Amino acid sequence: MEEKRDVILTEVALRDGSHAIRHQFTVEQVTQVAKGLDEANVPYIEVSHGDGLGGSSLQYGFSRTNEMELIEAAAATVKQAKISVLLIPGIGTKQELKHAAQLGAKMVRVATHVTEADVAPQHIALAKDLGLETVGFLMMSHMAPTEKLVEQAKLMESYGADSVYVVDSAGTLLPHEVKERIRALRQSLSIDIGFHAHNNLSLAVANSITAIEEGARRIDGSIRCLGAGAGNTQTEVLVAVLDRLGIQTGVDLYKMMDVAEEIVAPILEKPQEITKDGLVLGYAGVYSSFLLHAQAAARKFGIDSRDILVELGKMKVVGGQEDMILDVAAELAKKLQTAGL
Ligand SMILES: C[C@H](O)CC(=O)C(=O)O
Ligand SMILES: [Mn+2]
Repeated sequence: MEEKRDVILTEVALRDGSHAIRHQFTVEQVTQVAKGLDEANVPYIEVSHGDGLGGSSLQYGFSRTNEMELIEAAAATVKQAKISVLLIPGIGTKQELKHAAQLGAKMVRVATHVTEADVAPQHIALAKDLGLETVGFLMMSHMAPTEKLVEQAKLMESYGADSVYVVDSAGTLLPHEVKERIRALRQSLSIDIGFHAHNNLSLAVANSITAIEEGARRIDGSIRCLGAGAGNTQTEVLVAVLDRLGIQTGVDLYKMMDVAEEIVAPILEKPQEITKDGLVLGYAGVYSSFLLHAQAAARKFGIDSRDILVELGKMKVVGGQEDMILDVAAELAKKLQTAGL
C-alpha cells in the first residue's frame, strides 16, 4: 500500500553533497547511502555531479567516479525510491539526460538561474518525452523580486514542468522572504511548489517549515547536512520536526538517524557545521557551491576567504561564473599588496 505523504522529500546528499566532498563519491558509498535511504522509505534520491549532469570539468571540479556509474548503481539498488538527476542547460546536454534515463533515473530537475527560465524549454520537453517527472529549479531565488520569480515559475509551468522549486542556493533567505515567495507562487501556479534550502544562516529547517505552511509540498533535505556550504535542511531533523507537527513524510526517522550516523558521517571530510565561511555565504548572498573554490583561491593568494566571498556577493556573481573566483582573489591580493598590507 502507498505510504501517505503530506510532504514529499527529495534527498540531495548524493548530489548537493558532492560539492562538500569535492565530487569524490565512490560507487560503494553511493550504493550504501542509496540503500539506507531507500530502506528508510525516502521517496526521491538525487544523484549527479554537484553541478548536475556533465558538471565534471576543470571549471566545476572533476568527479572521482563517472556520475553515470553512480546513477546506475543507485538505480540498481533502490526498491521503492525514485532516482532523480539535476541538469543545468548548458552544462548538461540532452545526450546525458537520455543516458541517465536509460540507466534508471525517473525524475530530472532542470535548474536555471532565477531570471533565466527561458533556457529550459527544450530540456523540459525532452524530459517529458522520456517519461521523466520534471521539475523546474529556480536557483539563487533571493536575487529576483517576487514578481519576477512568479513570472519565471510560470514559464517553467508553461514548458510542462510538473512542479517548480524556490531554490535558496545561498542560504540567505529569511523566513518572511520565504513566506512571501511561496505564497505568491501558490496563488499564481497550479503545479506543486517546492523549496530547497541551505543552512548557512541556520534557518534551513525553519524556512522549510515556513514553506510548508505556505503550501509547498516538496522539500529538499540532505542527510547529516551533507550539502554545499553549511549543507541543506538536515533531512533527519526535518523528518523529526514534521512528525512532531503531525505532518507525514512516510520516512522512517530511526532508520534515517542510523544512516546519518553510520553511513554518511564517515563520508564527511569534516563534520558539517556553520563555519565562518559558511556563515558569510548566507550573510553576503553567495552561491553555496563557491565555498571550497573560494577557500582554495584564498590559500593560493594568501588572503582571507571571507573577503573573496563578500566581494563575490557585491558583484552578484551567479552559478556558472566560478572562474570569477580566482579573478576576484587575484585582484584583492594585488590591492592588498599595493596598500602594503
Ligand atoms: C548546481 C547547484 O548546486 C544547484 C543547487 O543545489 C543550488 O543552487 O542550491
Ligand atoms: Mn543546493
